[in-house]
Amino acid sequence: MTTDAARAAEILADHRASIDRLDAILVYTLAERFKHTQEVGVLKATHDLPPSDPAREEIQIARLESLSKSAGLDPEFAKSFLNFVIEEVIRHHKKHKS
Ligand SMILES: C=C(O[C@@H]1C=C(C(=O)O)C=C[C@H]1O)C(=O)O
Repeated sequence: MTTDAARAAEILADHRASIDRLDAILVYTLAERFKHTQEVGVLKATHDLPPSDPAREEIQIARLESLSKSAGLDPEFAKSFLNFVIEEVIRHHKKHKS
């Protein structure tokens, strides 16, 4: 391997180590989020509240849009990611109800 190629391999390995650490943070963060939403699901089922709350979601989307802009993340991506997560949460809440 040339010195350049060896250096590139080193940089690639460093980036991948960071990516692996961040993926672990994402997984643990999501798991923590789902623990709270599961508790919310139990509360909603107990008190006969609807599984979804579109007004709350609207506030969250607006907040995430602003956070994404300051973080340098594509706000559209952040929005579809949050919607994807919320969809799963609501699916869980509906299960609590049945
Ligand atoms: C967790 C809740 O239930 C649903 C899921 C949400 C979420 O995952 O952030 C937000 C609103 C609700 O549609 C809630 O009402 O707070």
